[in-house]
Amino acid sequence: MSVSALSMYQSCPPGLTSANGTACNAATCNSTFVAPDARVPKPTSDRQCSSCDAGFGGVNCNVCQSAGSCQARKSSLGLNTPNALFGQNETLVCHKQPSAVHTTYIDCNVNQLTVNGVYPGEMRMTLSKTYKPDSFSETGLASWPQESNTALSQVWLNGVEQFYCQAAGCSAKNSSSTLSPQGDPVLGSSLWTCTSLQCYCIPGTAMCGAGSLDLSPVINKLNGTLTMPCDYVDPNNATATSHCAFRGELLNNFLGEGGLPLDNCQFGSCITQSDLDEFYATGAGDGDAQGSGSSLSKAVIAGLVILGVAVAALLALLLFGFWQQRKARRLPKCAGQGPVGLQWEHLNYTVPLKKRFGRRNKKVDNDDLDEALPSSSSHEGAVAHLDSPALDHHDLSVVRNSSGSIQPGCMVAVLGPSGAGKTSLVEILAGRHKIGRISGTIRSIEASLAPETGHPSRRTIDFIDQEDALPAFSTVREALQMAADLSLPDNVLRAEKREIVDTVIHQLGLERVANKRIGDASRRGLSGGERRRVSIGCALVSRPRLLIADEPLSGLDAFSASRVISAFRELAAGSQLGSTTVIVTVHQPSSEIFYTFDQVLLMSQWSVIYHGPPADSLAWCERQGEQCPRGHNVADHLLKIASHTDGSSCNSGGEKLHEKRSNLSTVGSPSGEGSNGLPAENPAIAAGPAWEKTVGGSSMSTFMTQLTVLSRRNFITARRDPAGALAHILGSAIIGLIVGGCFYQVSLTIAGFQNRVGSMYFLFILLSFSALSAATALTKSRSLMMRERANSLYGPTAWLVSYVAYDALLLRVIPALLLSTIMYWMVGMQSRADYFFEFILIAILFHLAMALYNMLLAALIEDLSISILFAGVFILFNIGFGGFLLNLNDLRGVFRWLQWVCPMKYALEAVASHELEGLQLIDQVGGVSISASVSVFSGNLFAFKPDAFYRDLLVLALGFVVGFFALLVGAVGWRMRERR
Ligand SMILES: Nc1ncnc2c1ncn2[C@@H]1O[C@H](COP(=O)(O)OP(=O)(O)OP(=O)(O)O)[C@@H](O)[C@H]1O
Repeated sequence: MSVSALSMYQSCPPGLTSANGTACNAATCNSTFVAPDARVPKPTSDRQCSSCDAGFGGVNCNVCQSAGSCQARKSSLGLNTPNALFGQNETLVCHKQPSAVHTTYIDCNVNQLTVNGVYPGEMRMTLSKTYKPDSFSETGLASWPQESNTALSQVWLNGVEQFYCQAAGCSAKNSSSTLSPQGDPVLGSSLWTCTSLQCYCIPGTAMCGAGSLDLSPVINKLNGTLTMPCDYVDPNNATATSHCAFRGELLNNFLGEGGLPLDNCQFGSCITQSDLDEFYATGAGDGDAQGSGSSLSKAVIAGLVILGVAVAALLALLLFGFWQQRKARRLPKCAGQGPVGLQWEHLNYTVPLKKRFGRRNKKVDNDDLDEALPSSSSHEGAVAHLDSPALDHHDLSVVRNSSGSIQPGCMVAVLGPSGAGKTSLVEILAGRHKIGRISGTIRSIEASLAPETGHPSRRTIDFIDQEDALPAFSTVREALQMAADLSLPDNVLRAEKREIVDTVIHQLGLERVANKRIGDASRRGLSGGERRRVSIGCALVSRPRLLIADEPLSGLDAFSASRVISAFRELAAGSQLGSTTVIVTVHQPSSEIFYTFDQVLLMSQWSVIYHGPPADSLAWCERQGEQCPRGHNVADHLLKIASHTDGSSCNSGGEKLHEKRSNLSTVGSPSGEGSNGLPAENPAIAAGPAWEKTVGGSSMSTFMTQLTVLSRRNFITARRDPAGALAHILGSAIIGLIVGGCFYQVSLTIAGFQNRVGSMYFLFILLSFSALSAATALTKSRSLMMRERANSLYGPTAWLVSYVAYDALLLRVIPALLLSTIMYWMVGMQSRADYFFEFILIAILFHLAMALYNMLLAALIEDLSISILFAGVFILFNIGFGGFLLNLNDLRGVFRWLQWVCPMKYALEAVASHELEGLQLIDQVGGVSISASVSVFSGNLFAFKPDAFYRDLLVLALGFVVGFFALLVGAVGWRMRERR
């Protein structure tokens, strides 16, 4: 007798015997009570047993048929006689469900279109599942050296065994999903899962060599995990049959995710009534109660872990923020900080007129200047030490060798004709980032030595720009309140801030428009003059130690202008927060306004030609031989002189004028100063190592305050201008319905497969295009952010976090959620809750990744048209390398690598791994019915890995979303700062 190839077939299991030199390969017509040696083989000429033992059925007669058949058989065999071995009360019953209390036998019809087509005839599979061995002494059932938790199976074609399999390490769990077609009573199923599957193809049989297709290479290689789901049968229906499946990894690759589908299954096992009662009472037996809780999929766990880490990080950030805010609110108020004056020496500013190839337009900061330009050295000497600050014919000198000083608490006007260099000078003094080259030194002059409290109580400098940049959707009061919240320290109470805002509104005469929206060029709100006053108000509420205002009076009527000047005067005079040094550039001040200033600084053609009190200016005019006619506005006369000295007059008498300038620039030091312009009376001089850094330093408010204020403003904007959010949300719902309609309920044909794949592809392309709005939205908010950041109202991180949170929630998460949900159900994707939620998660992550990429572009590139161009190229790259258009397996060299930086590849692979899983196509090709598993060819078609969902999710979340966000933080910090 030949020995079986599988260890569990050494001694024949019930229903099998050895005949004709084969090992356990012959079916018997005996019941499970007959020992292997006594079994009679079915004649090979018969397709099936002409008669099984009474009460038993199936290919090899080991499936009991009715409740009493086991006991009847036992009695007929005389096993019921009371003796030492058999208990009197042990009645055997037939358990007709797939769950194994001891060993259960199953007999099914194999129903697989392709297999049945290739091997015509009656194909059946017999299976036995053993939870624990039967005890012969209790039941009289034949025993064999079977092991607990094992499974055996045989496949029969026309009554001839073709191949058989064994598996060990089996466990069972109940499941609510069934294999039966819809409409059948749903009773759930028993899922039997085993490890170490082994199969053996019997040589010479139709399936293993003798037929048209030899399956031996496949069958002999079957290994790994075996899963056998079987539906429970309706206990009220004696003739009911059910469905099962035989699934293994290799088998599924060959036949599709459904494995070998089995129908018309009957189950039967003889067990004692007491075992059955115990089984139903305790759920013992094959462990139907075991593992009834479904485990979470890896992807859900991964998503939860990522979400958990993100939420924990966010919470930690928030907690730290709250703690910092609380600490800042409790700090004692520091009242001792007085105004800050300025002293500057040999200040030069040049801008390149032409970009020089291969030479960076390096900005020389004051660190360099201090090293290269000791304050005692002459201007010419200094130039020689600097990184080419010297003028060449490509440079335009905008500020020339300017020196001067402004005492703390003074109110100074910078006068001069248009183009004289006023803006450039005050911007440099205010520490704004300039694109040209600056040389010279700037020092701050402290009015008093403030007691060291460890924290600043007032911001050093505030700068009012020549052009207004205000939040269009905020009201005047909201804008001022926001400026107060951000520019005053957290330890100033909210009520105090409100009081300051009210005072400023009153000072600037803005009561009438206090609750009016500011508006912008496309949505008119305030008039130009009103907007100007709001800009001034935003600076006034912060009560800085030095206020520099560039053309604050332009566009104002005389009355409004004098109101603004009075407000500046009040600021300079001081409040309980201390007084302020005010520097203002003005074009044509009225006489009244002119004399309000403590000092006037007159500029002509990029140099300061007069610096002194307004009252001394008349005498100075006389000294220049340009006496001011009686009744004339002195300011106008000064401007006339300044205008004469530039342009043509300069050309005609350049030498003389230069001499004049040299003399004039030291004229008129304010009282208390020495002739060198330095303060005479021991004020502290803080030598600023880098002026820009000193004055453009950190914000006064804490990160949490900045975040709250900015988020509130975003929320107000979204409420008052809902068009953007509505367009995204409604748009995605409508597009979802249209696309869902086009791909409605895809079928399982080849065309349906094309549509299923197409719908996924379409979804991600739609999301890519929808993410373009991230670039335009960021570009729109760019100028206001850069202006406010330059004024140190907040840091780039607070702005970015509030901006991304607003954009992500309203414009990415909700639309992606809507679009993918509508499409998922309309297209008819897998109706599994875990797959649905994972699909949505991938859609949201992809949308976020694309949006962050577009924001990154907009942050790096100021020109929107260029950002959109690059965004479009990236979409094209995604479409190409996503995996549906180009076959990624066929790409060569470096192009093959590109797929790893393509977010759409990961998104498509992740959703396809679920949506194509177990998909069995049934169609007609040239009149021939075909049935094919998508998994057989999807790997070749798309180069997608079927089990890559977990990896794809992590790459999308951590690589692209977190990665792009990190790059965006860097890009905003580096690129979204003002440079003039
Ligand atoms: N970055 C720059 N590139 C080219 N030219 C510049 C640059 N900055 C300033 N200038 C030039 O320097 C000169 C002085 O400019 P600035 O804006 O300082 O003058 P202004 O006195 O403030 O004029 P206005 O009163 O008209 O505002 C102008 O001719 C201006 O065109």
